[in-house]
Amino acid sequence: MNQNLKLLISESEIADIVKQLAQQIDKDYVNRSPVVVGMLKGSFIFLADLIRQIQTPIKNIELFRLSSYSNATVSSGEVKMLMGLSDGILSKQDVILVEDIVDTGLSTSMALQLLKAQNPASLKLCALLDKPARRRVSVKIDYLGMTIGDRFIVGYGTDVKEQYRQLPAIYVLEE
Ligand SMILES: O=P(O)(O)OC[C@H]1O[C@H](OP(=O)(O)OP(=O)(O)O)[C@H](O)[C@@H]1O
Ligand code: HPA
Ligand SMILES: [Mg+2]
Repeated sequence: MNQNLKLLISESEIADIVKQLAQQIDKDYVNRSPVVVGMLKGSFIFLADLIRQIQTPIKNIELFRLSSYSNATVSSGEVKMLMGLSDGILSKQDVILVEDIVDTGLSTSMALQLLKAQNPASLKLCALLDKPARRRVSVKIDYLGMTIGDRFIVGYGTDVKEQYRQLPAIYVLEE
């Protein structure tokens, strides 16, 4: 397959967005110490950068993994749990879920449901990217980096067939 990558969001633009998101979070979590939950694999680079910009003391960082895009650029519609969270770890905590991208919304809404079941004191969503064109279930994004058009993107943690996660910027995949 001949795949071309076209730059969409540069490294420095990403850094600015991440800083702004961290500032918003700092403003909202004065005197609170949130638990940050990252959705693997896609959010791992964003999560690592975001937590290093957040000044508010973070109480805990948890990771879990769902998957719906096994090998495709279109959601399978079926979200699988590949790695869960320990029972009760979010109970009574101020939780921030960190996502790389909200596309159909299926992964994020399932993730939010799973986190809510642990009875957190509060639950917010921070997403680097929002692709509203393909939304199938509505998702409220409390901290949003950027809205993008109906294009499949890769880089900065996001992949196609597990490739390109290592790219430091975000690219549109043109086939
Ligand atoms: O809104 P949706 O249509 O559900 O798509 C968004 C989700 O899809 C991707 O994960 P993926 O299932 O590809 O797993 P990955 O993070 O391991 O790449 C991405 O990282 C989001 O978690
Ligand atoms: O545009 C995308 N790129 C990579 N992974 C994704 N998962 C949902 N949408 C995307
Ligand atoms: Mg993926």
